Order: sequence, then C-alpha cells, then structure tokens
Amino acid sequence: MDLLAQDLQVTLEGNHILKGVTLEAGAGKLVGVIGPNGSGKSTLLKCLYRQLAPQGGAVYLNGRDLAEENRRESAKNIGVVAQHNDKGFDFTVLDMVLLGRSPHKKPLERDTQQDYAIAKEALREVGLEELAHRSMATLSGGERQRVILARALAQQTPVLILDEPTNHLDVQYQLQLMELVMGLGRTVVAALHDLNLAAMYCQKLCLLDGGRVVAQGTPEEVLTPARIGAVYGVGAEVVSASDGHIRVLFYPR
Ligand SMILES: Nc1ncnc2c1ncn2[C@@H]1O[C@H](COP(=O)(O)OP(=O)(O)OP(=O)(O)O)[C@@H](O)[C@H]1O
Repeated sequence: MDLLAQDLQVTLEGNHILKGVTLEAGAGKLVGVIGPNGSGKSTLLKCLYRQLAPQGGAVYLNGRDLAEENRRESAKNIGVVAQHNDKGFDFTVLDMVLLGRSPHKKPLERDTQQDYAIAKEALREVGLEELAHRSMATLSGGERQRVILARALAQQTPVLILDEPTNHLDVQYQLQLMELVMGLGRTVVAALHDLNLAAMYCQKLCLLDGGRVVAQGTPEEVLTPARIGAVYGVGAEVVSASDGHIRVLFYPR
C-alpha cells in the first residue's frame, strides 16, 4: 500500500511542530525518518498512525484520506510500534501478541486457533517463542520491544509504522530486526536515530530539522557530511562499506 503524508501542519500547545511535512512511502518500501532530538519525527509518525490529527494537510493510504476512514479499518491497514511501551505489564507475552488480532475481530469475539497460530508465528519471527507464557513484567527492555513488534506483525497490516524500533536492542537484535522488517515486503516508515542502520536498510530517507523536511532521497543523497554537520552540529565522514552501503563516521566539533 502506498502511504502519502501531504503538507502536514501540527501545532501543540501553541508551538508549531510540523511545518508542512510531505513524505511518500511507496508500496513495499522501507522509508527512514531521521533528524535530531525534537525535530518532529514522533509527531510525524503519530499523524501517520492517527494518534494525532494534523491541523493542516492529510495522510492518504492508496489515495484515500485516512481521516475519513473509521479507526478499526485503519488498524487493519496500519500496525504500530510506538516509542513508550510501558503498558500491559499484567499480560503474558502471548496475550500481548494476540492483541494484534483484535482489529480483525468483533468486540468480545474469542481468539481462534488461527489467531493463536498467527501470534505464535509472530513470536517465532522475533525469536521469542520460548517466552510465550512469561509475564510482560518480567521481560528486559529489548525483549519487551520485540514483543511489541510481534504484536504489530500479528496484526498483519500492509503498512507498519515504527518509532525507534531498535531502541533497547543490542547490536545483533538491531540488525535482526532491520533484516526482518526489510524482508516483510510491507510498506514501512521507521523513525531511526542510528544513521548507519538507516543507511544500511532504508531505500529512502526523510531528514527532519525543526519540523521541516530538509532532505529526502536515497541514503547517499541525504547523508552528506555537509548536511549532517548543518543539522546535527557534528563533523562527519561518509565512507563506502564492503556491503555496498555507506556508513557515517562522527567527530566532535
Ligand atoms: N504534546 C506536546 N505539547 C507541546 N510540545 C510537544 C508535544 N509533543 C511534542 N512536543 C514538542 O514537539 C517537538 C517535536 O517532538 P517529537 O517527539 O516529534 O520529536 P522527535 O524528533 O521524535 O524527538 P526525539 O528524537 O527526541 O524522540 C519537541 O520540541 C517536543 O517538545
């Protein structure tokens, strides 16, 4: 599915946070949203998954304005891994992942064998099938993050919105998660702090600064030393790695 955010304007408590942000994620593409702290990445993502209604502009899914769809319909199309996953400590891991099935069911409808099979498969994909019956309260931060991804996978949506999905993950799981997400063939928009993960896995990057898009394009087009210096205030060197992707080295100024 094709996702288009067009000219989004968001003002929160009198502060103009998004100032005309346009972002397009073509079907099956992995698009990274990057930018310094406070640049508006989470705010943009919240508009995409409808936690926030922009004061101006609109979000279109395959050309249809999301604001005109009911939320249940949107939840069948858009899965989310948000930044603060501090709810649901009373749940087991499997129950948490089964919640991903709820947009596909009627209110109070019981989970079917198929729901269980989908939830278990999602747990297997994130490497946590052995923790299915553990309480969420006993998990490490990284394990919890992977459960939340499994819940979004179990939702089986064509679009995934991920807000710093590699938060809390060690380097092995960071790479595993990005490989998994890339291999899904779904439309993914992910806010990422790690510019090297962004360069390795995203087909397209959207760089935000002060609530505006300052560059959009391939990692090679967006991640230039001059632009990184201007936006992040650090020295940077961009090198070609043996895997064919660029990497950025950082230096204090
Ligand atoms: N509810 C709110 N009321 C007022 N200001 C807000 C609100 N939510 C966010 N902001 C402000 O909007 C700006 C953008 O925040 P946002 O969380 O989108 O940035 P971000 O790029 O995701 O940052 P980070 O990398 O630190 O997670 C920040 O200055 C933040 O303080």
